Amino acid sequence: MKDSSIQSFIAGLPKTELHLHIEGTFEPELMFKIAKRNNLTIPYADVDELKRAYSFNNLQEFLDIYYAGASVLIKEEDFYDLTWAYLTKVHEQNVKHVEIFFDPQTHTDRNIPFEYVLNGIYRALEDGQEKLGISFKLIMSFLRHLDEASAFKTLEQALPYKDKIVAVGLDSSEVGNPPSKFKNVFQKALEEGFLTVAHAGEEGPSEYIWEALDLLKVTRIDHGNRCLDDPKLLQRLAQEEMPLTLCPLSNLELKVIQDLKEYPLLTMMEHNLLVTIHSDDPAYFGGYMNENFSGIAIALDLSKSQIATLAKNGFKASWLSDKKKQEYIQEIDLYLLSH
Ligand SMILES: Nc1ncnc2[nH]cnc12
Ligand SMILES: [Zn+2]
Repeated sequence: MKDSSIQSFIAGLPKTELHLHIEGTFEPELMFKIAKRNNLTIPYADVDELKRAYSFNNLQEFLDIYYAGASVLIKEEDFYDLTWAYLTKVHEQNVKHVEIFFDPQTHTDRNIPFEYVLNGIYRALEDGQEKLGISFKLIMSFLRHLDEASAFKTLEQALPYKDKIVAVGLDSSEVGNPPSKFKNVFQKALEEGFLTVAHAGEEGPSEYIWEALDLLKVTRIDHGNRCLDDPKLLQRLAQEEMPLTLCPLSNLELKVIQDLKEYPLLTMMEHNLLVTIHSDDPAYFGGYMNENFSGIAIALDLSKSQIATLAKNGFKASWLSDKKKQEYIQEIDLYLLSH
């Protein structure tokens, strides 16, 4: 199939984003604008110079720049503007539903009130639902390079907002910070009624995926690439229909893989894994949902039916109601028949 026809097929396909760090959507132009209005300087002369710094050899090199970029977010309106910019962008890409991460400790550790972060993001999500028709769920991530005591403090801050935050997640530097380090705070979050997800097997070993399943009781694994090292784990993930929220351009930019052509997506699909496609940190990795879908579809020469399956998997793996899931799955089936 011609690249242009794959791209236009993907553009019109209803999609859902389940692995997206809102601080990872911070485009350089907006970063300079917000830094200026907060009288803060960015240690780069201009947008182009900043973009040139976006070349990474591993996750940590990215995280260092990602946290530095987030440090210009100060006021509630900054978090609103960041989120609204993301929603308008993905509205153009036919994204119907988003379940996104935010990293409160990145901001509260800079003495930004938790409420500024939450209210700014949430107000934009509500506006996105009302004005753009994009439904949403919000996930609060614990930073795994910090200790569990800090995660407990963050969970405490979230308790009054259970109506706004549906789940907790685990992100940041993976190797050396196994899920087991956070089993108590996840246990408490589960008791408080939160769902749980976790980054596991991005750079960390497949043991981290086992721990996320058994100790954090996750309903999804974020990334999960290293599951392929462990046949027993593959079997379990398939049996349990445990979603893996894959991010091809992220894995490419962070050198988890060297070329999209070697992305093990087809192997995962052959093992009947419930794999989904997402953008992780699109401002840093060069693409949103459509670019992730078309990048992997072109590299692996996927058929329209395989692309449609990936989009349907996203809705299946979401926390939408069964009725809404079915509606989107039928919409995709009809779209496939007519394109
Ligand atoms: N890909 C990623 N892995 C871990 N932590 C992150 N925070 C933002 N993006 C991340
Ligand atoms: Zn991520």
